[in-house]
Amino acid sequence: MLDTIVAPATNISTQAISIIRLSGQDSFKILNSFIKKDLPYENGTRLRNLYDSEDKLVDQVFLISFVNPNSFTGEDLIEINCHGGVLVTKKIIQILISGGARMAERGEFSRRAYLNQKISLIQAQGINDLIESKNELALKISAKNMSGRTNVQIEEIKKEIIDVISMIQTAIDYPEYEETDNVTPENIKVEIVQLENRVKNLVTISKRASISKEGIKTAIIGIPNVGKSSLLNSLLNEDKAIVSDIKGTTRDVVEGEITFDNFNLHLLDTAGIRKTEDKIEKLGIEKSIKIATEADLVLYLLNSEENVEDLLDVDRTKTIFIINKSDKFDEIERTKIKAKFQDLNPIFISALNNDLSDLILKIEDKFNLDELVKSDSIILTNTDEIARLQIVNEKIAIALKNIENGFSIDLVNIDLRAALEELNELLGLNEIEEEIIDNIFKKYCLGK
Ligand SMILES: Nc1nc2c(ncn2[C@@H]2O[C@H](COP(=O)(O)OP(=O)(O)OP(=O)(O)O)[C@@H](O)[C@H]2O)c(=O)[nH]1
Ligand SMILES: [Mg+2]
Repeated sequence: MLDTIVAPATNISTQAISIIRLSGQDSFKILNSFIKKDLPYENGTRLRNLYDSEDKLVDQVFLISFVNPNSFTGEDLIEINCHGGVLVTKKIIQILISGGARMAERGEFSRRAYLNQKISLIQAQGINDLIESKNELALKISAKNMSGRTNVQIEEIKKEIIDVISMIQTAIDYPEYEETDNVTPENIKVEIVQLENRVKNLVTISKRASISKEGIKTAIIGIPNVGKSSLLNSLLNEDKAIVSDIKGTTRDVVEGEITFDNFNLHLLDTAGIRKTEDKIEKLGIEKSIKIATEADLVLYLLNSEENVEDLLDVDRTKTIFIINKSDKFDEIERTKIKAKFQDLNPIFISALNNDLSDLILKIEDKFNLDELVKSDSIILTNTDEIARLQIVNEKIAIALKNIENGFSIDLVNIDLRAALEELNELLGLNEIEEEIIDNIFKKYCLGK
């Protein structure tokens, strides 16, 4: 049997009320040893005085009891609402530990809920994400995942795979049955195409959304003195990086985080890139180039005097070229600069004057996730989950290719089974055989 665990369900701080949760088979027994009148073994609410082991009154507490399996963890669980001082809360936790409970590990309540099949893995992840959501889209997705809706749709995909597998399996095992007459490679292909589209869409949409959770890794690069640190400061609205007119001011990366409605930028201000003999500056420059390569978005600041041929070779699809210090140019100069860099379609800003509106618009446009926010599609944001779903997608694609190439249907089934196994991993299940067998008999009524 698992230990009885205890933990604060709220931050321990000075507030009106703190909630402590106690979960496990001894919850009632442990709590009852610190109150005068036993808490009845039933779902309900009670007010009680709580005493320490020396019979000194600690606090008047409001208790909410849940008898297994009707609780979040699926175990006997008691929520203790006490007065919200730091000392009182800690004291009550200590008392419960002295009575036989132990401090819960991180996430242990959710883990137990999962072990007792109260929530799925995706829901558990959703709970975590919800707590850590940084922007609206992330909040919406995690709320959906927590509610279990995502699971329902994954279950549907799973059901479709099982249907196709059963269809093929029945045709192989019972060729004499009439029901299997319509199991032609053509029919199977139609089913698999539908399946593949569904999974592929989910992978694509999830990948796009996952950046909303992780934050878009954004490198600010350019030659020294072009105003990279000034741009970082202006975006963050604080003097985070040192700005000076000395070239090579920034030697190491300075980071910052900025939140838009539906996504976050994780900004990395880098050392200016130029030829130098200074060892430390050289190291900084190497790092700048590496960061630009790994970034999801590059803000490449240009000096109007620069030669286009001297620019760093960056992936243009993820780069926004920017002419800073636009406060220095009149209209004629602007037109000239535009012509000079026309292939790069640069945006004009002035970090000094906090004039960044065109850049902000461009970024919002690039990462417009509005349709995702409005869409009803389910979305996975956990990288492991997306990776698994991608494997499901690949297996289905192989099955499709095999059937198109005229391979026998039992070969096709091997990859579909592999896809199913992966999907079960995603759902935290693993009893394929039985499910397929169940489905065959349910659907086809073989042998009655
Ligand atoms: N006029 C004008 N000056 C600016 C602007 N942005 C930055 N500067 C000035 O340009 C100089 C260099 O700015 P930084 O932000 O330190 O440049 P950097 O690219 O980070 O330079 P390194 O760290 O050396 O690579 C400073 O004197 C800034 O005040 C701007 O929009 N307009
Ligand atoms: Mg700098």
